[in-house]
Amino acid sequence: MSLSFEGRVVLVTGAGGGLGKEYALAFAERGASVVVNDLGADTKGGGKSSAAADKVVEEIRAKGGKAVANYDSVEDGEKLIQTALDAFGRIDILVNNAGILRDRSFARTSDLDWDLIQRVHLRGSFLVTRAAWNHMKNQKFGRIIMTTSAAGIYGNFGQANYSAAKLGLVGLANTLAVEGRKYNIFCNTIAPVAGSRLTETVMPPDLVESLKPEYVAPMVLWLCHEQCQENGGLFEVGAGWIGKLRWERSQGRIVRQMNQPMSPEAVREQWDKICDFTDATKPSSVQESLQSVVSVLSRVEEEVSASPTAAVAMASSASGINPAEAVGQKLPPTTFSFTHTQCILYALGVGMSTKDPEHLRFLYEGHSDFSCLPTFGVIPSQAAMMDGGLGSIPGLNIDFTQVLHGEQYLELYKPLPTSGQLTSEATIADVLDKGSGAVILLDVNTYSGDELICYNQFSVFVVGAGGFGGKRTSEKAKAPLPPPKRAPDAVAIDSTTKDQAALYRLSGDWNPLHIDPSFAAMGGFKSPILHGLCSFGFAARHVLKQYANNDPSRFKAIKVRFVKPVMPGQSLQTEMWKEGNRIHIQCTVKETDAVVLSGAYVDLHGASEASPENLTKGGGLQSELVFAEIGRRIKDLGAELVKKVNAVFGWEITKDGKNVAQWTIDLKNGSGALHEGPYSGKADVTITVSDEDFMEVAQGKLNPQKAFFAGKLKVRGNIMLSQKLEVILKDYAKL
Ligand SMILES: CCCCCCC[C@@H](O)CC(=O)SCCNC(=O)CCNC(=O)[C@H](O)C(C)(C)COP(=O)(O)OP(=O)(O)OC[C@H]1O[C@@H](n2cnc3c(N)ncnc32)[C@H](O)[C@@H]1OP(=O)(O)O
Repeated sequence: MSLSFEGRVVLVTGAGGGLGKEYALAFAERGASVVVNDLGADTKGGGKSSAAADKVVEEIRAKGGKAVANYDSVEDGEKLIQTALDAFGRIDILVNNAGILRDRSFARTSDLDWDLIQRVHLRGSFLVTRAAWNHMKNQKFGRIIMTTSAAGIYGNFGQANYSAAKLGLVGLANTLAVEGRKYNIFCNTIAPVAGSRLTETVMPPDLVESLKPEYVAPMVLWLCHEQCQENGGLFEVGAGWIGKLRWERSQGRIVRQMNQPMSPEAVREQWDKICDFTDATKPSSVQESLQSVVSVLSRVEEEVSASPTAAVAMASSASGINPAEAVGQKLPPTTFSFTHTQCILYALGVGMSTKDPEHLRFLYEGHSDFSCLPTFGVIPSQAAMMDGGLGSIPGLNIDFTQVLHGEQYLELYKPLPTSGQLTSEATIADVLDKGSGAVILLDVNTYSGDELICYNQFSVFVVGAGGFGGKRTSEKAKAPLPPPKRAPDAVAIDSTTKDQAALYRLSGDWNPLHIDPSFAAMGGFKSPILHGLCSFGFAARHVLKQYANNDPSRFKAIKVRFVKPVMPGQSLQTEMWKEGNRIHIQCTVKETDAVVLSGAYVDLHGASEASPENLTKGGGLQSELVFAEIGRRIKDLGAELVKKVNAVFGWEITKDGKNVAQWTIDLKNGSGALHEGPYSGKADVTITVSDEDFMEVAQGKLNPQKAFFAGKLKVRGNIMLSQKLEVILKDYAKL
């Protein structure tokens, strides 16, 4: 379908020749009624004649088109619009095209040169457009073209007056686009490159010849058609080519230093980064432009009193203060009050769901075993940084967009309460220079009253803040540990959701890096990334489920290194290796195969340390663990393994370092028993399995304990235990 302008009334200013004439003819040819405005002045604005406009009108009419002439100056905007209303009853499209030149080198530009150009181009376009505006608004349709120039966009020798006016038109158009949008008034700007009366002064004749106006007009017609939804665009157009322009902004740099006036030296320090267009953003509105700046500002402001991300600060070489001076500094203590709401919100944040009935104990405060996930222990502790005073550390300078969570260690001394008030005391344990970044180690002890509940070590990686000449390692750092060199013993997979970070942040880490696209872009990310502590929570609960039956009292400690960011919506795969009470873990993003958590491990409390209450509870918790473990070990040993098991299991139960009871498993009867008093002797049990069932167990298809209780593992008589298996089982019995 060709684009028709039937029924549309168009006003083209400066339509007596060149581009304006071309537009007028093209619109008329496609059915528009055209007001051909031309003052009949020369290129410098001198003289006045009706001849030019009349000739174009005649040409249009000769072809059967509708046109009237107008000879007023664009400074009489109302008169131009009135001509359209008188002749055709409305105004739909306005092409601000009229213009003159008064080229002078800047030093020689007179007041008149300046004023005349501003009046015709900028003020003229303003006046004509204003006169048309309410008509367009009332009819809920309008298309406006502003004509700028490469001279305005890029600057051009001898055209200071013209450049200023032309770029002024871009600004005018941008705001009209914003104000007009809801009335279906669209305003776009073109920078035509065409051979015309104006360009022939600055271009060689053969080039002028090849830049025909008919190569520009189709673009103007398209922008003015009702089908075109472009609004606020800026285009260069000429010689049959059209390109769109937009703003680009470097990621920029925060150069402000804490508790100090911003200094020109700090600007100098960051100059290369400020001007670096790698991963530049393209803001297209004031809102987009301000969004990231406001985020940054609020981060800086909040940091001074208490920043959400808090944390961290990088060594400021500009300040001249050695970051090592901050080591040992204590932050002001913080208090964290919470109820079951925070525990549940956190559990949801790390992906727990009622889809898994075993998660209910962490999601429902009315559950008989309602508990707090052990990794919730990071939450009261992070408040130490968020509400605390890292901002008060002298000589530290922050670029929040570069702050990443590097590593985390958490150790619980007690199962976490599900409500209460905890106090945290944080100390800057060390500041390390890793070359590509600075690492800040924060030790945080969290207390309930006088009782130490947990210890956290936050390791914060400030990208780009290294190279200050500090030490690289610290004996205070809790080291990550590599997993054993064998296939993992167990694997769990879980999907995070697109809103995982949006949910997790409600637990108190409000860092915009996890929600605000422009902030994330400033940090060098394509989109907001997941909180490190969220993936950490996922991995920890995988271990808790796999090896501790979701019993939070079995959790002792966790260490994790964050090696690559995770994007909300990606799936996390946790590989687990059991080495005694230590479960080594590694997490990869399933979609990309990238390792995201490395050197990680969870330490569990052994069965002997479990409380008698837990051991008796359910009559089979420990036996389930044992059976599951036997199954796994058998599987490891291979298919040719002896098929006979004569096992003895016994656990010491200690309290205050003393044996108080023993726990035995009777495999024969499939029951467990708690015996009061010190551990002594051993319980002999015998179990025999059928070949088929054994293979099922060996292949991991059958859970031995469930099979046993279901009567699938039959007792046949006494069978000798293979030596290798005995060692394993004894080893296990020591746990
Ligand atoms: C709640 C309060 C907490 C406050 C702060 C956190 C606020 C949160 O909102 C922020 C977040 O959650 S961010 C999300 C989670 N974190 C991440 O995604 C970071 C992922 N890691 C990386 O990108 C890189 O490892 C990266 C960029 C960290 C390092 O990569 P590279 O620069 O390429 O480093 P590389 O060349 O591999 O190694 C150089 C030296 O640095 C050590 N190192 C590497 N990764 C580390 C890490 N993650 N943590 C600590 N040290 C790390 C290396 O070992 C090496 O040192 P050395 O040679 O001495 O061994």
